[in-house]
Amino acid sequence: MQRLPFTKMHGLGNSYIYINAIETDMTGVDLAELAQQISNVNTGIGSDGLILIAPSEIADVKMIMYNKDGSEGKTCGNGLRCVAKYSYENQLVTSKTFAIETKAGLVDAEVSFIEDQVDVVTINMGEPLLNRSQIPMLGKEQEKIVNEPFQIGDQLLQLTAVSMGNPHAIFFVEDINAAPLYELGPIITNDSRFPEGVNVEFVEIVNEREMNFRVWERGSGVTQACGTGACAATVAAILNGYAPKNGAVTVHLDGGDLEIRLDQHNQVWMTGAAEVTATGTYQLNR
Ligand SMILES: N[C@@H](CCC[C@H](N)C(=O)O)C(=O)O
Repeated sequence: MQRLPFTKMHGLGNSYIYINAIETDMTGVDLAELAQQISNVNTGIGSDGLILIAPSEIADVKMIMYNKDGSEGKTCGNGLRCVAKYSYENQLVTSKTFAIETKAGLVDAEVSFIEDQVDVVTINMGEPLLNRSQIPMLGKEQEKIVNEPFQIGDQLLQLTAVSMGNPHAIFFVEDINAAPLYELGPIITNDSRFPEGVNVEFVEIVNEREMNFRVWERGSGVTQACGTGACAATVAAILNGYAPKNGAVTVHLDGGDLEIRLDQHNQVWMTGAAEVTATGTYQLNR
């Protein structure tokens, strides 16, 4: 029976089980299966998925992430902030700024402190991808998807799609509390127009610097927060003229706030909290 040391962490309530795969031998472990087991709140630990902090040949550390259903995600904003905090506090890195490899590419992280504890983490999430083929979404490859009619059953919505290394379908609504999250989230996430599935976000504009946000995540369902989703929603708001191109926007998620900024080099910056919930050992059932 293998015992896996773990740390449970969350970014605004979006929780993952983190395994330090630099120090723990994960050879032969079926990660998709482990993600499903460990995420189960009754028979596992309970989380939105699994994240490994692994050695990298091109960055300081590598993040490998799996959703609750065992599907692999290419990146994860809340996960990146937690990986950064864990890496710094466990001396996997020694500098306050360092690079993290993801399946969607490299990102730069910076940790900030209150006394000697990491308080918030800022990540340069890179450039948003807007062409249909980059989302990916079926249709004319080079076209952007901005406020495009999107029929789903008998409802006609207006879609803006953005990839932050993973796909996001953003729908602006008048009232976030009336958004059809549970009704349409599970349908749109598997819609065949998105060949790799999609994360589904409903967004209410409060003013040009603030928005309310709820998400149905691909592979995990409703979560308290989605970092890449908050970045994608900010870009979508700029594309639709709801937010200015410069300066920071505060995104209010169910689990708390993120500050998102698009800079003049078209890079999206995300700043927010990362917290440790528990540490322990997980008994691997194989
Ligand atoms: N919670 C995330 C995104 C996790 C991956 C996503 N469900 C996908 O499959 O693309 C975040 O904070 O960005």
